[in-house]
Amino acid sequence: MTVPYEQKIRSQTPATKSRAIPRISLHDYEARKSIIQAQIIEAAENSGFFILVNQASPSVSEIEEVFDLTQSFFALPESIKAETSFIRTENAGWESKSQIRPSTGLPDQKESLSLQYHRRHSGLWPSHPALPDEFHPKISEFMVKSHNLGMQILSCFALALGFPEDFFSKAHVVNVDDAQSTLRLLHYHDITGSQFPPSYWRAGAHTDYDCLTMLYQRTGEDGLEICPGREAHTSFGMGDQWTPVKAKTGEIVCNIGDMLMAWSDDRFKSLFHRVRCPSVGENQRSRYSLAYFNQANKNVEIQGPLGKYPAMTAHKYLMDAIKRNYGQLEKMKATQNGTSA
Ligand SMILES: O=C(O)CCC(=O)C(=O)O
Ligand SMILES: [Fe+2]
Repeated sequence: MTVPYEQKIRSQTPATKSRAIPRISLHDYEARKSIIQAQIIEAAENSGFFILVNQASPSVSEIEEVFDLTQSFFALPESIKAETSFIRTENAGWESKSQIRPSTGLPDQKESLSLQYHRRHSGLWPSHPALPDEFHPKISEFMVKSHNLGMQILSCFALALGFPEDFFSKAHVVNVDDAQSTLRLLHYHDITGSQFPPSYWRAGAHTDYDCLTMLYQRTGEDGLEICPGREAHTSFGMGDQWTPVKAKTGEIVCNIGDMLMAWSDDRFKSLFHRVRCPSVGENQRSRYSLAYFNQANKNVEIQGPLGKYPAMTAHKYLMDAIKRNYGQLEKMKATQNGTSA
């Protein structure tokens, strides 16, 4: 059942439903390419979320290394982290408990650092001497490996849509000025002993604005939940039952973002997802995750093969998506105050 967004926000039902999330092994990719491609396309059409396992790159030890570096960044004093504070117009830098989701109207209980590959030598990346020497080279290398894998996945979608195989690679060039792909390092604070009211989330329900998100998690640090039931990339309809996704080190949880949903004329589904605050009695220690957002370059034109939506640049797409989402927040606040927006 699809429930209007405004009602959904109010009820914040804790109901969960176990659903099978497709698990796709990338083992022996070249020899098994056509099988893997078919599995990925089917997962994007029917599920929106899927889990990649057995990828050659990035390896489990490379992922673990990046988690260690992530922990060392977030362990720095706030005054040092604030030297590269978040700049909204650039989608770059560090923020703490400041991202307010339209679905909750409350700040996410997390801190994050957003980085773009082409800015690795700029002041938008932290460079304090207290950071490990490997921070820059290892994180940059990890971004390249995530990007390359992302392009492999996007090539399956290109073929399914009738575009050339390298169509999305040409749209996602990460070492030029108008690149938008972003790695977000995430730290959900240790909340041991605290019981948050049900309206508080580590990350409130949202969809991603990019083409393809690749999420790395660590075993034992659960909390991600997904919700099927969205028919159009512009809608706020979501189902009413959430499915937890178990975290496992080395696996990559992939989800379609709104940009690819639009680019595929709504064929590939971008779903709402959220991260819950664990209750007393559960693991309430810190949770870390790494989200790599494959997002087309600003000047790329987006239009699906069926032309369901007018063509627009990836930059305008993003600006419109932000306006739509935050307009939703204003509408919700006005409804709560008994006025109409
Ligand atoms: O940390 C997670 O599990 C999810 C993060 C997420 O959905 C996001 O940053 O968009
Ligand atoms: Fe997300």
